[in-house]
Amino acid sequence: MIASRVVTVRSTGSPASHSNMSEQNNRQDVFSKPKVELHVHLDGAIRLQTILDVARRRGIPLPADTMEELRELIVLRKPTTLTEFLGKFAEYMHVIAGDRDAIKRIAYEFVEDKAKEGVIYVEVRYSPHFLANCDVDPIPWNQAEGDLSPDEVVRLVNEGLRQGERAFHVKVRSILCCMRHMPSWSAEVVELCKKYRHEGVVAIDLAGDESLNCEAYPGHRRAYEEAVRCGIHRTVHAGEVGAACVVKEAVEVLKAERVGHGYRTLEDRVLYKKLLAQNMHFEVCPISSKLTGACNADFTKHPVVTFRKDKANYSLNTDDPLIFGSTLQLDYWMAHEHMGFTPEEFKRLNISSAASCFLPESEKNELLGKLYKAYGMIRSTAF
Ligand SMILES: O=c1[nH]cnc2c1ncn2[C@@H]1O[C@H](CO)[C@@H](O)[C@H]1O
Repeated sequence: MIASRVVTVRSTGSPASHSNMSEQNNRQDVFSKPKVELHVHLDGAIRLQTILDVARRRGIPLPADTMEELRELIVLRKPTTLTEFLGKFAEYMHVIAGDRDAIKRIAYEFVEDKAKEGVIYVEVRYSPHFLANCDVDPIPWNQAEGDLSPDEVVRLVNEGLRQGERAFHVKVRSILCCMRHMPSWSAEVVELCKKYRHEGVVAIDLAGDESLNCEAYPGHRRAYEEAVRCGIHRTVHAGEVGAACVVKEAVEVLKAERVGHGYRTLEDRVLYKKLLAQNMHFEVCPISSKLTGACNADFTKHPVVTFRKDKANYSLNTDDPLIFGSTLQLDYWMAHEHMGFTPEEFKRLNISSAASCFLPESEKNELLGKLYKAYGMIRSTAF
């Protein structure tokens, strides 16, 4: 059941990070209807308590003993840079990576958290290599070599998500990430997408620091070519902090069907017009874009305001709620409070999100039908 009453929005992270205290007390769930989320990182959506529990169980020392101390360490309070933001993962990934129970647990808990946010369909992404401790070079997060491969990571996440789906009645699919700085992993990422396409993996992504290099390495390009060849769906982080040329490459070379963030597309009017005409989907993450320094901290100047004006195809997403101390309701609240988003626009963008999701057509239609019904809208059908 989706709660239909107005409830106060509680952020999991720093209470003062996004606005002043009076705003905080007035935050409400501005759109308590079923939602679709297309851009959220599993490893950026872990519960603080889970990191503490797993660290204790595994005897891994952390510089924090309590939730408050850990929050202090992990949650961003002020806008920073994408590079610095990405450094936050190093505070806790060594706790979860390489541990079978922890990986299943974060996947399961993720679904529960989404259910509480009123999400009925979510596509969650992660790098299988970042959670492994064998058959991965280099072994990430200074872990000792173990026996958990990227392939088994995908199976464990699939299991946790499936159990979560059954327990919390949320439909969940996953996207496997290539990492910008690790082109040597990408061939295996696309192979894993192919191998697990019937077990919930729907697409490939390219994440990481696009400010380091503008052009995708050949390893990524080959992986995306293989994805196209095999009918694996494609999204790419582009134009978040990288220039419009990164978006152009994502769409024209990597054949991305959706763009992760894509804010800087607006700097190339020709490209923007072309993408509008193609109905390209932009996976917008408002709070993220402020705290990574991708966008002006003044939300009234946010690119999504232009996207809305132009009736572009976009979604609203959390990206990494652990690190941003946020929830999906908080992103909606920001859009409502600081950018004037109305319930009608929220309905419209969720319908665009569902129409741009990576489910097969019949399941996509079923999802759209659920939204139309929940929003009290009549679905127009082609004659
Ligand atoms: O906003 C983002 N931009 C680019 N990369 C990101 C962002 N959020 C997370 N990741 C990267 O994606 C990896 C797999 O989930 C994360 O470990 C992080 O390095």
